[in-house]
Amino acid sequence: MTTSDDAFQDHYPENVAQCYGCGRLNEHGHRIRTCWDGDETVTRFRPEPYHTSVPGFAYGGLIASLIDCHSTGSAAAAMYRQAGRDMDSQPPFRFVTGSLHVDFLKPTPLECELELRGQIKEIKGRKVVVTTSVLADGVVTARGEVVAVQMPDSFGS
Ligand SMILES: CCCCCCCC(=O)SCCNC(=O)CCNC(=O)[C@H](O)C(C)(C)COP(=O)(O)OP(=O)(O)OC[C@H]1O[C@@H](n2cnc3c(N)ncnc32)[C@H](O)[C@@H]1OP(=O)(O)O
Repeated sequence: MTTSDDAFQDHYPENVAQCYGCGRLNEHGHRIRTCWDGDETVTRFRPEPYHTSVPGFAYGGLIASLIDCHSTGSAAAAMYRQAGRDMDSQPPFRFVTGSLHVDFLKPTPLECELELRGQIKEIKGRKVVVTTSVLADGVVTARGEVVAVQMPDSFGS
């Protein structure tokens, strides 16, 4: 049963909950948590001092990985929503990244909570396209677009 305090990632099956960006079981990872806010999806994340690029600013790879996992989580949630299903119902929708595009618009400050806001641009078959903005103190510093694809049973083989 999904409650309003749940994050999408709380419902990932254990066998896919180790992801560096979003796996709740990865103690070394970002462990992001994403929720609906109306038709948008929201993740809040506070960078650590070791996420530095230029002193005072966040590393671009961090920003990209936040956009990546925020967007794949949003894709899964959108698919459940479209199907009218609870996120812990079976069989699970699991999405991996087919494509990740990021535009870095401004330096992203390190010492502030970041807000990622996602919009579902397209759902087509096994594919969901998500656009995600990164905001620092309300200013958009990066924008990304992710093509998320439902993980095939043959993944990795
Ligand atoms: C599950 C919880 C973990 C969370 C994951 C977090 C994010 C990650 O880091 S995932 C790891 C990084 N990603 C990967 O390793 C993925 C590696 N790639 C693959 O496995 C495959 O190429 C995969 C699954 C993306 C697509 O392959 P396949 O399932 O054969 O897709 P396919 O049937 O060809 O295409 C489906 C749709 O997706 C589109 N698509 C597939 N790949 C891409 C791509 N690279 N760029 C744009 N569109 C793509 C296709 O055009 C097609 O769209 P349409 O229906 O409009 O024609």
